[in-house]
Amino acid sequence: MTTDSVTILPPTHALNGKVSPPGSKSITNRALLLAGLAKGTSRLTGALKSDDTRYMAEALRQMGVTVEEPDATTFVVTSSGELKAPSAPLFLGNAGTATRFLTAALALGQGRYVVDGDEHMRKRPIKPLVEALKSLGVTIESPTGCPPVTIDATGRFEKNHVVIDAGLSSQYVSALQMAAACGSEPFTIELAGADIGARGYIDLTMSAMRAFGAKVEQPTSSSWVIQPTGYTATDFHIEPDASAATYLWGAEVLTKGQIDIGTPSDAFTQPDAKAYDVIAQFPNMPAVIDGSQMQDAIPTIAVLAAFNETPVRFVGIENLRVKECDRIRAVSTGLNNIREGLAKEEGDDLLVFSDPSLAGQSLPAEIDTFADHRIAMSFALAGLKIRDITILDPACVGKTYPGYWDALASLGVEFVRNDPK
Ligand SMILES: O=C(O)C1=C[C@@H](OP(=O)(O)O)[C@@H](O)[C@H](O)C1
Ligand SMILES: C=C(OP(=O)(O)O)C(=O)O
Repeated sequence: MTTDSVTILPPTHALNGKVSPPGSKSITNRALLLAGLAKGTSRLTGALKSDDTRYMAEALRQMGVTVEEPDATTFVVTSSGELKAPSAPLFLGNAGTATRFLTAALALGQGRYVVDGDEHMRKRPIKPLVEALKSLGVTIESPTGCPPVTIDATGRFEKNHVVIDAGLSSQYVSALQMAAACGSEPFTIELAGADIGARGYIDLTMSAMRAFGAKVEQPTSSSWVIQPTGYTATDFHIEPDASAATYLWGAEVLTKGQIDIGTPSDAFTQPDAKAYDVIAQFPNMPAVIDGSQMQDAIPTIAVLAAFNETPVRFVGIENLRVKECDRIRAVSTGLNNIREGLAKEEGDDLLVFSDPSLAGQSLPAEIDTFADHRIAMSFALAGLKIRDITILDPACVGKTYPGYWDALASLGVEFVRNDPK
């Protein structure tokens, strides 16, 4: 969709049908990196093809890895096992996974690597990871504490133990874990500071690493030991994206429909699948929802909360402020734009003052998506119940779910595409 904005026409029927969410972004970007670090050919099926995974694939190509795309959901990765220093900076858009994962992996490369992103990524913190790598003797700089990051790698870490504060992003731990298997001795990662939100992403990392032949253990709740096995090329199937599934679960409960997404909620291994249990309680979702272990699902649930029978307070969501945009601010701005007083920020909590009578009203609102796919996709749900909701920059869904608007259309949702002014 290349239009500037899209106005959703609330369907007059329940949304029924079959829609499969695309492959998991988190797992695809882990698998692409691990395949790039493994000598030989790996076939990744069920993969996501979107902005975030294209940036990762393109970066690997720039470093001498062959990445073929025989069909819409497959990557075939052939690598020497080394990521050669590229002749130009690696541009990773706003892909947090690609940016953080590559930063650590390239610290074990040879030569100069520059990891950079777009203006949004250049505001997302990477300093704790850069400091951790510095403590391992790596020559690495990120003058702003955000990308760009310049790494002058010598192929080794000088120490076999690192302490990392992952309060801002669990991706720092995942990045160090995946890199560490390419080191020359057993390596220990120890957590400092606040606990990590979304520990489930660390589990995803460990299971992807094991699939590519690595040995990683978690001796305590805050430490991991990785053996220097390197990676073995393998064929790997990627499950559908649980965060993408949350919009379909949301559309189902809001319209009292039945959407078959092809995967039972308990078959996902990604943390956001936990959102199903909360969404299934709609319109009686709990008064307090802890978002720490399902962060990317919070915009979805927060928009649903506007139609809940009773208000909802979201807690444990402070690092939503450092995602693609400040999501606490973006969600409260969007909801208040629909109806003043619908949401409120209290410190880092988000309060949504539910109002089931919103459904069926015409409340013209232009939703600023702040270039954030999840803001666009979750506010589209409000448009299923309220007339005249317009989503600005609808193409931003391409970060993780390029087929989103087509998926809604396939369920019978109609849109007015507003031409660029
Ligand atoms: O490891 C991952 O795949 C991810 C971890 C989470 O980020 P943080 O660790 O920065 O919270 C999540 O929000 C992101 O979409 C994907
Ligand atoms: C936070 C997200 O992405 P990332 O950190 O991978 O850019 C997301 O997809 O919601």
